[in-house]
Amino acid sequence: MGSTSPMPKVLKLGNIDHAQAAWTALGEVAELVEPAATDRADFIQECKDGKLDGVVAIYRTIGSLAQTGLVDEELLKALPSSLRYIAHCGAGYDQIDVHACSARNPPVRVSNVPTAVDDATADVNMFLILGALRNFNTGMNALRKGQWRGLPAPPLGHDPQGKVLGILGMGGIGRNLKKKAEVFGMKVIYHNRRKLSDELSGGAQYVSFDELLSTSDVVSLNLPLNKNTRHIIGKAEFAKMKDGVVVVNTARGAVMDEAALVDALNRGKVFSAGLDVFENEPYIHPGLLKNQNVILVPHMGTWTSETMLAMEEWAIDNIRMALEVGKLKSPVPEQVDL
Ligand SMILES: O=CC(=O)O
Repeated sequence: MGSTSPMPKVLKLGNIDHAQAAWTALGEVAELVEPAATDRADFIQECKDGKLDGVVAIYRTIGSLAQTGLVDEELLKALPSSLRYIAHCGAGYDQIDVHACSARNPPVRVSNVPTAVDDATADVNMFLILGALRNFNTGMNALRKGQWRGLPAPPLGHDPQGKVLGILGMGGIGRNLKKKAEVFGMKVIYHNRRKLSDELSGGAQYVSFDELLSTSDVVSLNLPLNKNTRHIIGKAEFAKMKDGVVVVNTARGAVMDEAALVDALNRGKVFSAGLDVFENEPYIHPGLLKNQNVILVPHMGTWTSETMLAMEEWAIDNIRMALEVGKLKSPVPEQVDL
């Protein structure tokens, strides 16, 4: 009689809120398990006690940070030696130390969710650009206080038509934003680690980092957070920008020095800002809360049922492909050659 090999174990960290059908279907090829722990200390203990032994792949959400903390060296040391893949359900994977994952023997391969997030995030990005250019926050807040446009009324805003939009980070979201901004009449320039082909950039002009800072009417941050990009925009960079520049961020709060932004806003160097992300979420710098020229969105870039479903399905697809063909569908760029 032939023996049947046990199904690989897949650990779920965080919730599946939309793609239950895909998750259930994954259960036909894998044993789906969840930790009992609800905080990092207990989770590490659970791993050390061998309760998660045999786990080959992890599905994780951004919210699972509360359950396990960062996927750093300490956590990787505790995670079962059987672990080969982590499928992150998000575009930004700054919660995962990819370098430490690559250094494990054998390596832990990591995937994120590109593409599926692009439209929804670029939509919020465009909303923030328009909202910040028009300084809608002031009037909208005044209206809720029964003061119509406010006392005094806010200064007149600015039209996007003819303004230079500088996109810092021309990945999927940056490229999607470029198309949307052009519909509003903006002229798009960009800076990126590498200049893109004309086909990918859609003809947007590639400029140096400093040129982007000094010539943009609106600076949009669309780059991932990592050790090279933390506080890439700070005091010195604001000094290089045009007076009255508009700054928007849908990437990660820590790519910008928030205190320096508050200072630049208070001095009027920055006319207005549109932020979907913050340095220490959910904490918001009081200087941002106080400043009426800032439009604040509590990290809702992908907060739509269609996009959340697509993201969860994409992350689950990564696990399915890893189990079935031994390769992730969308490995993170740092590991494409691993
Ligand atoms: O912030 C959201 C994401 O990284 O997907």
